[in-house]
Amino acid sequence: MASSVKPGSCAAKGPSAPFLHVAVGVIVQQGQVLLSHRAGHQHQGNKWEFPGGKLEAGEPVQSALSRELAEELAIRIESAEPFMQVRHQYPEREVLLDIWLVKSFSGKPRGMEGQQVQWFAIKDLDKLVFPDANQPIVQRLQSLFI
Ligand SMILES: Nc1nc2c([nH]c(=O)n2[C@@H]2O[C@H](COP(=O)(O)OP(=O)(O)OP(=O)(O)O)[C@@H](O)[C@H]2O)c(=O)[nH]1
Ligand SMILES: [Mg+2]
Repeated sequence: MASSVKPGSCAAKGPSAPFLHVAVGVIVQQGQVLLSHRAGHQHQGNKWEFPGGKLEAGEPVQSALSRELAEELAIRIESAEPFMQVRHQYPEREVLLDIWLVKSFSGKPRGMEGQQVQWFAIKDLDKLVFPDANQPIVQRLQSLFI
């Protein structure tokens, strides 16, 4: 069967290798970035992540970004711009991280799903444990903001 996977769809590459398009928010303020801690039972659990989540079928990426940050952090994005995309193959799934720089937002971020949420200095990010896919994001942030 021909496999054509469009970003934004949740089409499966095969029964054991789902493809996920994920909207991710990099929220930077005064040399710091806001991270959430992934729960142990989640994929890539017990690691720090940039808040975000999977696109729903047919959902534009910016809508997904706004929805996920509202659901996870109770904030409302006022301005965001595309930052980078990272495609990464985990053994059990493939992800396309669609990463946006969130330049302004309203509300005070808090962990709406019980997760720990914390600001970290960008210069210290390489000391934290992230999902493997996040390495290029950390490198780019450190090259731009330190
Ligand atoms: N949010 C987020 N997901 C990431 C990052 N890096 C990374 O590999 N992922 C992967 O992207 C996938 C989807 O993210 P997610 O678990 O946040 O999705 P979601 O909010 O819709 O979660 P849900 O399934 O509990 O509703 C996961 O496989 C996760 O491991 C990251 O920095 N932030
Ligand atoms: Mg999420």
